[in-house]
Amino acid sequence: MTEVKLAVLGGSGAGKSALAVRFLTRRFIGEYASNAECIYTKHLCLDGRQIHLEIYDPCSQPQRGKLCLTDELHWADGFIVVYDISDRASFAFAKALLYRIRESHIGACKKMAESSVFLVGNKQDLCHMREVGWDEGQKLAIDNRCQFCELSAAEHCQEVVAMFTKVLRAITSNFRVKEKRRPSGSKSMAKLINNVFGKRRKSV
Ligand SMILES: Nc1nc2c(ncn2[C@@H]2O[C@H](COP(=O)(O)OP(=O)(O)OP(=O)(O)O)[C@@H](O)[C@H]2O)c(=O)[nH]1
Repeated sequence: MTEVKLAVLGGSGAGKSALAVRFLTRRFIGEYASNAECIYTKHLCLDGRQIHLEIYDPCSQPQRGKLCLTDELHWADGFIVVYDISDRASFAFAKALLYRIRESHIGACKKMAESSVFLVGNKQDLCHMREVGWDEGQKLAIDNRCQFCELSAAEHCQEVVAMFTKVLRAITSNFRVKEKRRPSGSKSMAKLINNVFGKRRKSV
């Protein structure tokens, strides 16, 4: 069983919970409690490999008053950074998040770290209220060497599943590279740090 930890980050109301729940249940639920962070867990099979997935969905970052991501950056194997295409402030927040993630990966194998970060422009169904162009999202992704797509958690079930699947594939293929490099039995610092943090868990 491979353990994968994925953090879904983004500004308040960007659609983090909607995306996670859409992937896990294939359903879109209109409203979610936004005052609590949680970790969803799910077992799934990807390319014949059994995966125990944990998805971290934080409460709204701005309410914390600062961009303090130290725990998340250590905990996660990969990141989905979400913004709302109809909200420019959420795009600026996504930009700051990507910068923090990139900063934290300095020293790690660059190519491996980059492939497990996905920038997502959510709420594509609201394109009549668009404040952030597709090309701006694409450019931000290129600048940060991460994957990019626009979609709608509300309307695009297949696209959401495909996006999560791509991130999971990138993460598991990074694991395979790391397994080859690292002597067996050694534990990563991230795993050790993870044992210290107790986050609320939900099974879906
Ligand atoms: N039109 C539209 N609304 C969406 C979409 N995704 C999410 N929403 C709505 O946007 C609002 C915020 O969605 P959440 O999933 O709670 O966003 P969040 O990023 O988890 O929000 P916080 O927990 O407050 O940080 C809710 O009213 C959702 O129904 C989408 O693709 N299209």
